[in-house]
Amino acid sequence: MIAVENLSVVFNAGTPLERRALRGISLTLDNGEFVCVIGSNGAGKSTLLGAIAGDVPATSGRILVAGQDMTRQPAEARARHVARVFQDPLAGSCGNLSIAENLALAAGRGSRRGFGYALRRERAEMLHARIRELGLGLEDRLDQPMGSLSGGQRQALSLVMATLAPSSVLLLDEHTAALDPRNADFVLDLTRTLAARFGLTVLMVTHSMRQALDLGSRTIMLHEGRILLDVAGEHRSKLTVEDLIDAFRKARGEDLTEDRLLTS
Ligand SMILES: Nc1ncnc2c1ncn2[C@@H]1O[C@H](COP(=O)(O)OP(=O)(O)OP(=O)(O)O)[C@@H](O)[C@H]1O
Repeated sequence: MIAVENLSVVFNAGTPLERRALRGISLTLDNGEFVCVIGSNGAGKSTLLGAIAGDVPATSGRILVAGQDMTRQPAEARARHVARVFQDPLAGSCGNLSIAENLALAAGRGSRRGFGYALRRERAEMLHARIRELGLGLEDRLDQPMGSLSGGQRQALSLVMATLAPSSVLLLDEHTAALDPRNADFVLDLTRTLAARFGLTVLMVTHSMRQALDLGSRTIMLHEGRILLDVAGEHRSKLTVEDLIDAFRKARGEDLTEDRLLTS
């Protein structure tokens, strides 16, 4: 379970550039819950994920992961609990290392055991099987550099890597947004499959309202650093994209045609 309690993040506090990105967010994710997060540009979605991962310091409030207060812990200390896939396919892996080496590092994420352990035979066989399952033929290219893969292949591998070692929460920050529609669908299907297979707790940021209603079991809408909407169960199943647009328009009270939330 992860809990965010009254979390606020202020950038450049006390300067003319001060920006209150999160304004007292409280949120609990039960184990195995798959939550989609939508919101306007600058709503605070990436900041929320960054704060949970430890990349963005909390100004006030608390972040509890698996019962432990992680608010002041650096990102490295949270690595065992928090896995993350970014929008940029290049961000989650090392292009100069081979696919096998990237996988080995990911499998040992958050553990004190070294590279040698991670590359041991049975582990290598498990990794091989996980890659074969993707159906992309990458199991025959394990010695090639990660940088030689396409964006879609790399993002699919990033997702597999994020789910190799057990974690308390998987953070997905618009992880299909940089892909073409076919690759985006492939990675989304993979997301669904891996989440169901391993009972993952997922917090997924998306700009697609359709995805936000179709994927997972709960939808949260952020606006100007606050939670505007938090729906699950029957209420969510009856919601339409138009309902979300209405909620969003009411919050903004202005013309939204330029916002990426409405144009994607
Ligand atoms: N490192 C930073 N320094 C200063 N301000 C920041 C920083 N990161 C984010 N912000 C500001 O905080 C607010 C929230 O940004 P954030 O990136 O979390 O929004 P978002 O909902 O992910 O937006 P988008 O959908 O446009 O990516 C924005 O006003 C942004 O400009």
